[in-house]
Amino acid sequence: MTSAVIVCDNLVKIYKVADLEVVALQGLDLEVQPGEMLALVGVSGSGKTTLLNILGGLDSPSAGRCLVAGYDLARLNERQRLFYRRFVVGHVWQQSGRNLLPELSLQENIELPQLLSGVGRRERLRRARELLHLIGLEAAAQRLPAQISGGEQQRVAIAVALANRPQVLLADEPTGELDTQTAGEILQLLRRLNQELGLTIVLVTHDPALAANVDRVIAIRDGRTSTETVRREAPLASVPPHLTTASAVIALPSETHRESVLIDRVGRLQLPKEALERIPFHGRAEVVIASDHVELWPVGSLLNGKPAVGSNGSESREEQL
Ligand SMILES: Nc1ncnc2c1ncn2[C@@H]1O[C@H](COP(=O)(O)OP(=O)(O)OP(=O)(O)O)[C@@H](O)[C@H]1O
Repeated sequence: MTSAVIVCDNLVKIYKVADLEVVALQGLDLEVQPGEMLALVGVSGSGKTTLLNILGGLDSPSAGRCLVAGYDLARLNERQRLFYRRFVVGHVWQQSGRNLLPELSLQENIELPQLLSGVGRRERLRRARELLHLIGLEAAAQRLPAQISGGEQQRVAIAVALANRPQVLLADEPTGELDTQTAGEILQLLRRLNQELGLTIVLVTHDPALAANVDRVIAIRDGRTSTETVRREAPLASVPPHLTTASAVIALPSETHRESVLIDRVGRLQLPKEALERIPFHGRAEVVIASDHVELWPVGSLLNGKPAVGSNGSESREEQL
């Protein structure tokens, strides 16, 4: 039994548009541990929002498995899905207009998810005040969303998402429309919620500052998880040049972050884009399996299992002897 709060196993999502099929996720694997703060990065169209929508119960997988806090998202009936969306996950969107109702005060916005869940007035008020305090906006409780700044609106959106005490917070580009300083404040708030409440947070971002401050960054390429970057426990004084980070999406410094390529259960991996650009594989590779590592070489570059030409272009030792 895994202790992970999120498990995606060979997850597939196919959208059907008229006669066309768009494969948005093609066999994606992912595990997230309770209390982790994780960022999903990837170029436009790689499938990040699709994954977040499935995790949020807004969309269903076409195939594969997706478990969140023990809920099998491919098998929920309508009632269970509603419960899941109300109590198990919270969602924050990039556009504050999607998070908050403009005609309700900040306090009423935070009360609304509880009202829809049948929570009594006293408890709703108590929880709203608690959350307003947590986000530092107690004094603005009676204002309308239009009367506060974009950063403050995002803070309220986080409070709304947390109103029913979800186990997992999902955030799609939460700092996308904010300036650098305000984005930093949202990042600090998310970090605090993660550390103080033990909240599991999964966010989609293009913001390198945000990605640099989470526990783990997963790059999605063509609907599959391709690379994973984790923060090093202790910064290294110097990192060998051949270990420089290969992330094509958000280049986090190798002094503070360590990147790895993900290998799925059947051994498939996606090489980083840099490797494909630098080395002419042309779709195939020769594999050398050593006792403690595996090497991939372009077809034709090995002679008797050894490189025919050294990495600096010189002939190999065996050739020269
Ligand atoms: N409702 C939909 N109907 C049809 N195709 C869709 C739908 N939603 C997404 N797609 C397609 O699925 C693929 C993945 O889209 P998705 O929005 O998940 O990517 P993304 O990585 O979040 O992109 P972005 O960074 O631009 O938001 C794209 O090819 C997209 O066009």
